[in-house]
Amino acid sequence: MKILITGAGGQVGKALQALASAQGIEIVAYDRQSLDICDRSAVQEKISASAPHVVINAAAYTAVDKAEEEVEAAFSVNAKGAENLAMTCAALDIPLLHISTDFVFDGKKAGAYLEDDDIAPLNVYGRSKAEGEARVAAIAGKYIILRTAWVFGGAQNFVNTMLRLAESHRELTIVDDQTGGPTAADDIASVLFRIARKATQPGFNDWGIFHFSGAPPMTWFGFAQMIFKGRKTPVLKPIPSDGYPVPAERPKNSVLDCTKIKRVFDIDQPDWRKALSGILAEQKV
Ligand SMILES: NC(=O)C1=CN([C@@H]2O[C@H](COP(=O)(O)OP(=O)(O)OC[C@H]3O[C@@H](n4cnc5c(N)ncnc54)[C@H](OP(=O)(O)O)[C@@H]3O)[C@@H](O)[C@H]2O)C=CC1
Ligand SMILES: Cc1cn([C@H]2C[C@H](O)[C@@H](COP(=O)(O)OP(=O)(O)O[C@H]3O[C@@H](C)C(=O)[C@@H](O)[C@H]3O)O2)c(=O)[nH]c1=O
Repeated sequence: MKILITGAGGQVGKALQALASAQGIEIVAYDRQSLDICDRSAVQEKISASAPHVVINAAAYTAVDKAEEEVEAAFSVNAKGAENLAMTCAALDIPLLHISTDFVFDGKKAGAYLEDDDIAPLNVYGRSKAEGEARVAAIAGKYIILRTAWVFGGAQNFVNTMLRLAESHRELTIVDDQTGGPTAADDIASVLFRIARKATQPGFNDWGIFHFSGAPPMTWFGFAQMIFKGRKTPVLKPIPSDGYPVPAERPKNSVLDCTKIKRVFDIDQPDWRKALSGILAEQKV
């Protein structure tokens, strides 16, 4: 099986490349410099030339706060870029695995979010991802939209931010009223390859949206406590969201119900704390 990957320079993109090499999967990986997904003719050219069995879109505009000002840039990548991939994949009859986010929800639901719950994004990033989902669903034909959350395991994420801030702060204040499922990029990569294998089997017809995130649900404060477990500093202080003013509002409830992906693909929710300890051990923290 040959898989074409976009956004290869990002957290999930890098994890996909590492896992492909470990599992002996043939990939053609493009980072932003080698394939800008906003360039429709480049997308057509690269996908046609390599004729992959599956395309995985790991490219995205992910700067949540910056997106409030850079609306056009966010929509250009997350909506138009996704549309470009969907159009080419549809024309060539190639399944498209597209990644989306918990931030398409407003977080006001009492329980975990199901795939067909109404979306109502609170910020520009969430709206641009929601638009990307809509275009993929309308155009791609054979598509999987994998909604995930709170990704860590690459260069830029909450874990690295916390470790960096701990170098210069004895105390950190962390929001304790937003709950979600932290998810390791390696676990997302593994799930995407499992889906790719099943989706290319004859007769597969379970296209659609799937939720996948780590367990157990946790607040950002709880996540920070796990990052610094066993350390005396920094001292962590729980605060409400309005105690940490940022340009983009985040959903209070980001918990994704992951029973559909278990039922259809037999994929379990991984314990994110396991991946976190592995990452911290590697960094000798
Ligand atoms: N990070 C998170 O917490 C979460 C992420 N997701 C989703 O998961 C997916 C992967 O995210 P993640 O790996 O964390 O994100 P990253 O920001 O780590 O990676 C995204 C990559 O896409 C690249 N990119 C940006 N614009 C383009 C473009 N026009 N053409 C091609 N590549 C481009 C970026 O390049 P450059 O760095 O040069 O801009 C970057 O390398 C995304 O769809 C994201 O929305 C979902 C839930 C949570
Ligand atoms: C750095 C910092 C953040 N926070 C809060 C702000 C925010 O509510 C929360 C997380 O902040 P971050 O900016 O690291 O993460 P954020 O950009 O909100 O992460 C999101 O990224 C996008 C791409 C997604 O799709 C989401 O699933 C989610 O992972 O922690 C604190 O309370 N104290 C701090 O010192």
